[in-house]
Amino acid sequence: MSRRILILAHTGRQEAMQSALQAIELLREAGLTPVMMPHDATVVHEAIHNGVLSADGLTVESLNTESTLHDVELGMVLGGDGSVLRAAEMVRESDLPLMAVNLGHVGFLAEAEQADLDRAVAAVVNRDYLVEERMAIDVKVLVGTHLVAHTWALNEASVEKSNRERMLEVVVGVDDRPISSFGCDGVVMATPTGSTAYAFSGGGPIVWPEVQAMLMVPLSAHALFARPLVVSPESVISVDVLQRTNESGVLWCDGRRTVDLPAGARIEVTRSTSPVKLARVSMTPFSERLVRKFDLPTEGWRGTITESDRAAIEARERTRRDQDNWHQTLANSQGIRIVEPHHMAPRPEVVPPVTTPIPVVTKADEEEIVQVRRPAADEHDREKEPRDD
Ligand SMILES: NC(=O)c1ccc[n+]([C@@H]2O[C@H](COP(=O)([O-])OP(=O)(O)OC[C@H]3O[C@@H](n4cnc5c(N)ncnc54)[C@H](O)[C@@H]3O)[C@@H](O)[C@H]2O)c1
Ligand SMILES: Nc1ncnc2c1ncn2[C@@H]1O[C@H](COP(=O)(O)OP(=O)(O)OP(=O)(O)O)[C@@H](O)[C@H]1O
Repeated sequence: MSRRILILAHTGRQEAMQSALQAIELLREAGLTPVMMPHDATVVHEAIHNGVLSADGLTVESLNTESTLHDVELGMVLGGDGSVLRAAEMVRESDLPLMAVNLGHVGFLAEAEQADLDRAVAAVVNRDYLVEERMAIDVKVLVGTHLVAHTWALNEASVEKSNRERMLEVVVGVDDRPISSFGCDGVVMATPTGSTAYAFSGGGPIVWPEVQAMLMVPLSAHALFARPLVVSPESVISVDVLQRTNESGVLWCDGRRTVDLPAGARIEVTRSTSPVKLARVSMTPFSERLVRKFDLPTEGWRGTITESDRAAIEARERTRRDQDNWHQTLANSQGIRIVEPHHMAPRPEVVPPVTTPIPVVTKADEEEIVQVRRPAADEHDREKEPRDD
């Protein structure tokens, strides 16, 4: 039986689809069978047909009609972190390992960059990869004693306020003991994988992937004690949405799976029994990935590193200096400050939410409103007159 590889490409990105075609070709040449989700295959077919992608055609097996997830050996993801989270959701019912090639912005979960696509495919063909297990969490929503939702997450479960103008009142707990209650924008319950994502933005610690732990990070808590917590993977962590302000909340898992939380809802998080499997080609330490992806300064390090490591660090520092200089030149020349280095490229399929403009009230409008509200002089006198009844 031929070895099957599932190709999961970001179909909103031309580059990702073109790389998917390249990977498919290389796999076929090596005698492997590429498989695609029917929807993804249709999009790629249409893009070829419309001349958006350059290829003679697309020869892949269709998942669920010609093969199932259980017939597939590995999933290759061509996209950014969002694509990995999407792929993990799609293959959740199986224990298929995923190997990601970064065609997104950050690509923290990716194993290879676009330039290494050939090498990544060769590693798949030669079975030259290791499978790393990433802890996932099991997420339950209870209203009273009724289980209203049951889901999971690779990065995090975030309990957030639904009304932007109100705080969410919560009490957080560990192992059926209350820890603290406060008003906040939300609470993030994350895995070590998610520690570099939303939890990181909330001031949580970075946890190395091989550590087994769960994090609880309050977001903008109006409280003197609102420190991030790191708890045992055997614990049950919980957030109760308090009824005292009658504010509802919303639960998001990996920014993909969501459920509304009425006041009084309880969210319980435990370690999942099914981890997510990520296939790794290079054994680059997590420290190095962290430094590279977050572009951390490491000048002055005197530890034991090889000459090639040192050359790579120096090259990275040179690039950073060039970029800094370039940003400075741009900033000086145009009087602007660059604030979003990772998201300068426009994102496909992102439609800004519809907003209603806030009416601007001018001084003249205000005076007019006061005039309308002020009772006319005779009305005022009439109000003062004693009433017959
Ligand atoms: N304020 C925040 O930081 C914030 C807010 C909402 C969601 N998120 C994150 O976005 C994730 C969904 O990702 P998406 O790509 O679909 O949405 P997206 O396109 O809005 O991207 C969110 C950002 O988070 C990064 N990211 C995702 N997982 C990561 C990880 N494990 N380590 C480091 N960075 C990571 C992505 O690279 C991207 O830059 C959620 O799981 C959540 O962690 C972050
Ligand atoms: N094939 C697809 N079809 C539709 N949407 C997709 C597809 N693949 C990914 N997405 C969605 O597109 C969004 C952006 O995904 P992508 O993987 O490019 O992440 P990114 O945010 O651009 O990169 P990074 O996460 O590395 O910064 C995510 O919400 C993801 O779920």
